[in-house]
Amino acid sequence: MIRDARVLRAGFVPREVEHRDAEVNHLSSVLEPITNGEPADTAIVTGPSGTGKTCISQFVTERLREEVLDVEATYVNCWRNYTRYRTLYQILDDFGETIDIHRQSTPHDELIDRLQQYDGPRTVIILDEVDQLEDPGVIYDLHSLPQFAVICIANKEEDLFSRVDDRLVSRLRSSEHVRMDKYHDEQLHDILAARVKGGLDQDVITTNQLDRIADAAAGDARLAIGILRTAASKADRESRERITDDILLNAAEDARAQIKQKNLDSLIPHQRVVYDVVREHGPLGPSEIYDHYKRKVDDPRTKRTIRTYLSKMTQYNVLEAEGTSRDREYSLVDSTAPSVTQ
Ligand SMILES: Nc1ncnc2c1ncn2[C@@H]1O[C@H](COP(=O)(O)OP(=O)(O)OP(=O)(O)O)[C@@H](O)[C@H]1O
Repeated sequence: MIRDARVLRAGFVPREVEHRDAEVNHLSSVLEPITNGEPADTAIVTGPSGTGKTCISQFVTERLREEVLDVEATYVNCWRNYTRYRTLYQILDDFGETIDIHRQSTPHDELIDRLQQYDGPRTVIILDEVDQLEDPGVIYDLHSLPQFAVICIANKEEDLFSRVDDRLVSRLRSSEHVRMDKYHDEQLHDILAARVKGGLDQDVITTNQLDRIADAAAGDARLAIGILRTAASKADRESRERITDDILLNAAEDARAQIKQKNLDSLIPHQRVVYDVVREHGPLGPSEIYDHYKRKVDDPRTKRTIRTYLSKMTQYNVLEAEGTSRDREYSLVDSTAPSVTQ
């Protein structure tokens, strides 16, 4: 059943990407100057979850590294490394420049100095989930260092811009912006078909079944691949020769639950408090959520930050938002979302 399990993993970067030629070309052209040893513009890549932001950014930087000897790439997930310090540390660590840095006592300026003095190859720095940074000033730090090209990945431009100061907003507004929309069903079908070809035995799934997975995934390639993975591994465990419709029926729900659990596990402590407030008292509007949240923590973040957390958690299907932007209420997601139809 499964020939190459890597191909079905969420973080897999394929040798060819489907239906993103314009975005690949756009991003490549933004980074192009770095191949001639010149500074490149910062690129901002935005779009809903599962639209290929990370995959396309990694694909483009990999291709660049194949073409040019003196270019490297480094990747930081800013959700996991959500402080300015952690992000800078992570980059330096990838460069092998952290041996004598003491996380507790080395000042932040020292990390910037190190990056400034870094004389390795020109490097593309991918800052994924950049809207999760507590202090987005790190974008400014990197923006001003010409030996690095920066790709900032976020779900929504507004969430990123609402939290940075005017100086950075004006810089970022003049940056190149690559937008990714949700995939159409036919596009998801092609993404799935490529994974099937690379990872599964022949004839284990029909074209019609792939169409139904694409339909249930509603434009989200992460979910589509997750459903395929869940179904294939169940069929494999049960030693079936094919993925049956019965297996597919539960696969969407299982894949969604797995992704949701992973997103829940990724919440940083303050987001977790916000989530718990909604779990205990929801549905609630942002102001009520903020009041509850403030009572629960010693060092509350600003109301604006909490709004971006709510937006993020909604994008990642941990919370559900209903109502207009003026009158919005948040609750936990309803787990009875669409499944793969028979
Ligand atoms: N155009 C594409 N061609 C092939 N595979 C793709 C394409 N777009 C996305 N994928 C695959 O779909 C999955 C999700 O993509 P990716 O992680 O890049 O989405 P994202 O927009 O960064 O999502 P999130 O905001 O949730 O991090 C990955 O396994 C990726 O390899």
